[in-house]
Amino acid sequence: MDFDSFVLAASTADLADEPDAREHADCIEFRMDLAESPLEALESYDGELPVLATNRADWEGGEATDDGRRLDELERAAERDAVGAIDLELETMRSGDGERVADHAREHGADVVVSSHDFEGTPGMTELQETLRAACTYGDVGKLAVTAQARADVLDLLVATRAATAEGDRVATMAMGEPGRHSRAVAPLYGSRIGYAPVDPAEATAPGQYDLATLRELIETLAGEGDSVNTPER
Ligand SMILES: O=C1C[C@@](O)(C(=O)O)C[C@@H](O)[C@@H]1O
Repeated sequence: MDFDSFVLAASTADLADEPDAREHADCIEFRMDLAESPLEALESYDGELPVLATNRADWEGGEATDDGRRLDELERAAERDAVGAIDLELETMRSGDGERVADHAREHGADVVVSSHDFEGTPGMTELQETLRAACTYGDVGKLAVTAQARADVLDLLVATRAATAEGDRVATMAMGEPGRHSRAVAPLYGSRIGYAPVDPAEATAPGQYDLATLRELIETLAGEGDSVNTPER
């Protein structure tokens, strides 16, 4: 998947949503942990959008309870041509369990997004930067989702996003929760490479998400005509 410029991912547990996502999304984030038979669904997938496969562990906000099984499933998923990238948690990489999955994915031409989530709050600047840096050492993109308790929590996240991007790291950032909602539209202007939005707002995969069409429009409006959202130096 090409993460050199911004990628808008339509998050879903149902790949049958793809035709509805096509107009606004660049890829489908398939939340395998929320799906009934994820590997079968991938096998019969014939959509146009590439898939970013996520099989989120219950200890990181997802619903997959068996770590061995979910990583095996991710490995199988990465073998499919339609899968352009997989998501692995920073903790999974740090524990050593994720390495074989990441290697296998890359052998099959899939990129690796290494992600970290804070469901309680927004860490201070040093920790934000350290987490992003660590995620980028393992992943083609280092992703950090924090929770904003107040709107101003987003400020540090934006600074960290811009700093990482200026250093040449590819990062994706967002602040979950209502006070952090605007980060989803603004962070791409400071270098964030991936945005997540549900096709159907009733099926949000994280607190504070905009629906897909709204997020696309907000980002394009803010970036302005002829501008790329990934030119944070502007
Ligand atoms: O990690 C992320 C980011 C996310 O949590 C968000 O806040 O948009 C949504 C998840 O589906 C995705 O896997």
